[in-house]
Amino acid sequence: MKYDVIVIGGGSGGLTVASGAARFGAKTALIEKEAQLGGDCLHYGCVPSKALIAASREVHDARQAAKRFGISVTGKPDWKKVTGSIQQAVDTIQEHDSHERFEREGIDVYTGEASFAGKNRIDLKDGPSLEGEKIVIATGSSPAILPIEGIEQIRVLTNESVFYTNQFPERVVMVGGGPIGLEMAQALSRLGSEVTVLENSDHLLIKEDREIAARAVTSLQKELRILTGTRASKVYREGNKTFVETEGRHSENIEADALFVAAGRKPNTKSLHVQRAGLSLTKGGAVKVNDKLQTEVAHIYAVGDVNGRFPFTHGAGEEGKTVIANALFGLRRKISYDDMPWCFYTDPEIFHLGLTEDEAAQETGGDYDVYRGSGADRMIAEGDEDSFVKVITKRDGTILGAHGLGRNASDWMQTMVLMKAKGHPLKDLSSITHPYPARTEIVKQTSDAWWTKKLFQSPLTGLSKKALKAKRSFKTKHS
Ligand SMILES: Cc1cc2nc3c(=O)[nH]c(=O)nc-3n(C[C@H](O)[C@H](O)[C@H](O)COP(=O)(O)OP(=O)(O)OC[C@H]3O[C@@H](n4cnc5c(N)ncnc54)[C@H](O)[C@@H]3O)c2cc1C
Ligand SMILES: NC(=O)c1ccc[n+]([C@@H]2O[C@H](COP(=O)([O-])OP(=O)(O)OC[C@H]3O[C@@H](n4cnc5c(N)ncnc54)[C@H](O)[C@@H]3O)[C@@H](O)[C@H]2O)c1
Repeated sequence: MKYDVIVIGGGSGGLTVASGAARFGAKTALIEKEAQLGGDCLHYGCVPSKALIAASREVHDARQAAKRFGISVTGKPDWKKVTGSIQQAVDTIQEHDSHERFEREGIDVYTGEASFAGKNRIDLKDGPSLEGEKIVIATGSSPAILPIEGIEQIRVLTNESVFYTNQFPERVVMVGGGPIGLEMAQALSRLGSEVTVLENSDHLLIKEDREIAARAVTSLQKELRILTGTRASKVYREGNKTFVETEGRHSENIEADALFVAAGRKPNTKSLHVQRAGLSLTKGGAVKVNDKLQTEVAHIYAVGDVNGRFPFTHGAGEEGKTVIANALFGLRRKISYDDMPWCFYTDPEIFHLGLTEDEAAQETGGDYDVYRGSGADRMIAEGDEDSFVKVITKRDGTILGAHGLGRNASDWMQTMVLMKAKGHPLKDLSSITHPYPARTEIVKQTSDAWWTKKLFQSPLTGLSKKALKAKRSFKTKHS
């Protein structure tokens, strides 16, 4: 069969490309090795993790509320019910990502593992061979499993198994303090697991603004035991007990019944045989692409986790749109991640957009301003007092970066994406009415800080102060 476009991988990136290409009239094939479409995000990533986080937050809130209001809450949550709520969320969204939906859009959907047989030819394992004028690789990534001595002696969990396991892990050593590690460690801990997080680096959240990271870590440490500068070196058994030995800053023997590996990702390129199409991979195994998301072979593109650039679902989606423009219409559109936020769904949530203060300092040579917001009335009323906003601007108020911390920060910080992407200076937000006491008030407060700073620096303010002082002393003398 001959196609205008062949898409390999039916996850966030691949589905965007396939759907867009078919809607623009391209004869499109979509190949997915699993029985169901949706990829990591739907089955092993965003959706099940957010459902688990939601369940754990409800349990946590119930306990906190009980403590505050003098009610007693006892017992452990029923893990079967928790995984049931995860499955329900996945199943509901699966309907939207069904084979039928994409077939209705005119796409030929194939189930099977794809590999390159040449620059324009894709073979399906135990299936047909397809020819494509344009080929898009969207095969995602998988958890990197570490060579820890004795690892076979312990139950190993990853994002691929945790949401579907029948047995609740009572004592977990989490290897990796990245977004997966922290989101999952907090959720499991809130559901009653005893969790220790091991992080190889000396600091957590190293890509975040330092001030935000420090505040987030302080909050998370209230609930979690986190050992930085520490790795798992060995797993061993003593009688019927299993221990994880650690090395680095903390040498400990931690009794555990599961080792959760969240130590980074490896792009899914092993079975693709990309060399048969003349492509090479980066050291980390990602498919090399340029800013137009083209590989070394101009008609082959790569989007999503497999190119190792911006490993988020919305990143894969935006890359997919860029590829549709370039592959179908011959445009030379370059992808830019400057206005793409990311969020980590710990409690408090972390929102990240654009430059951190350190990056801004380097980029501007120190010629920047910082505005902060905290203590909005609604957050105080709801006991969410960790909430914090930090905006970094050029001297004229152009937004370079915006960072937020707090419950639901992924929602109430979104205005900043519009402001930055459309080039509005921070002060513009101040002239828009925010309903009191919506949580977005904290963002408005931050923009009000721009005016406060300008007013205090203004020569008019100085003159006004002097004039009022003179008036007051004149009145005192003559009264
Ligand atoms: C626990 C966890 C939580 C996450 N939470 C978030 C979040 O909250 N927000 C966010 O933005 N991102 C989140 N992510 C990241 C997000 O899931 C990924 O960035 C996103 O899924 C990448 O999309 P993709 O299309 O590149 O790959 P995928 O969605 O993984 O799709 C790739 C598809 O290709 C298929 N495939 C692989 N090889 C072949 C082959 N040879 N032939 C045929 N098919 C093949 C796979 O089966 C898979 O279905 C999370 C990830 C994890 C692991
Ligand atoms: N909310 C979200 O958007 C969200 C949530 C989860 C995951 N994700 C995506 O998934 C990707 C992968 O997440 P991740 O957390 O697996 O990877 P990551 O690479 O971001 O973090 C892995 C962490 O493990 C540490 N580590 C590596 N080897 C170690 C070892 N031997 N011992 C102890 N620590 C070790 C690393 O220093 C790092 O901090 C992220 O980049 C992100 O894009 C997104």
